[in-house]
Amino acid sequence: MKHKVIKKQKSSSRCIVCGVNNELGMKASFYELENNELVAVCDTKDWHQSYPGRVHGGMSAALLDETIGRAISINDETIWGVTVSLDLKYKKPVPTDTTIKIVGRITKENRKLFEGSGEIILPNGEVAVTATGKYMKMPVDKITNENLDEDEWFLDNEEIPEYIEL
Ligand SMILES: CCCCC/C=C\C/C=C\C/C=C\C/C=C\CCCC(=O)SCCNC(=O)CCNC(=O)[C@H](O)C(C)(C)COP(=O)(O)OP(=O)(O)OC[C@H]1O[C@@H](n2cnc3c(N)ncnc32)[C@H](O)[C@@H]1OP(=O)(O)O
Repeated sequence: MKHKVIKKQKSSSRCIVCGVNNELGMKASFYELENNELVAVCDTKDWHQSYPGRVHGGMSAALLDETIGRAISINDETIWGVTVSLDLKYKKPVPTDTTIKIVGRITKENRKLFEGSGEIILPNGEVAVTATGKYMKMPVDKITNENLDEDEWFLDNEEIPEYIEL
């Protein structure tokens, strides 16, 4: 099904998942959809492997963690979270050298915590990994000493797709 993209989220400089200057990272781009879900798109690389040809389960976990964690900011960019728990089910191998999509959504939220779910979708539409996560809301200046400035957190110049097929 085709989903309209409402907005692209900002990227970071050095994050292992979204850091545009992290040469070994996943370089994932995050798009907010009209249905309040967040989709990450990334190309898995040979150096993301565990067994040859297969993406490391920890990389899949990182992708799902960040996609669910970022979904909270769809409605409020000022909310940041740290992961308190993450539960994963690895159903099919995620191949290297492949474009994958990661979908995340918020399922529960209160003043202190939020919870969400997500999945990694392979090019043929199959769900490879599912996750649920719980996060504690925290002001960004309590998470890191870095400043939220243009060097660390910015919108890149990549073209934004009008629709994403899921
Ligand atoms: C400035 C530049 C930045 C630019 C950005 C750059 C890169 C970022 C890229 C993208 C960012 C965007 C979004 C990403 C979102 C997520 C992605 C990844 C996030 C991570 O990769 S992040 C790393 C892993 N993660 C941690 O590093 C957490 C380590 N951990 C701790 O830091 C503490 O553990 C903490 C603070 C969580 C709690 O510590 P604490 O001392 O405050 O906790 P305390 O025990 O006092 O609990 C207080 C109240 O929370 C309740 N509570 C606690 N835990 C609970 C649980 N599990 N379930 C249910 N309730 C729970 C208690 O029951 C109590 O409730 P009550 O007050 O009602 O009694």
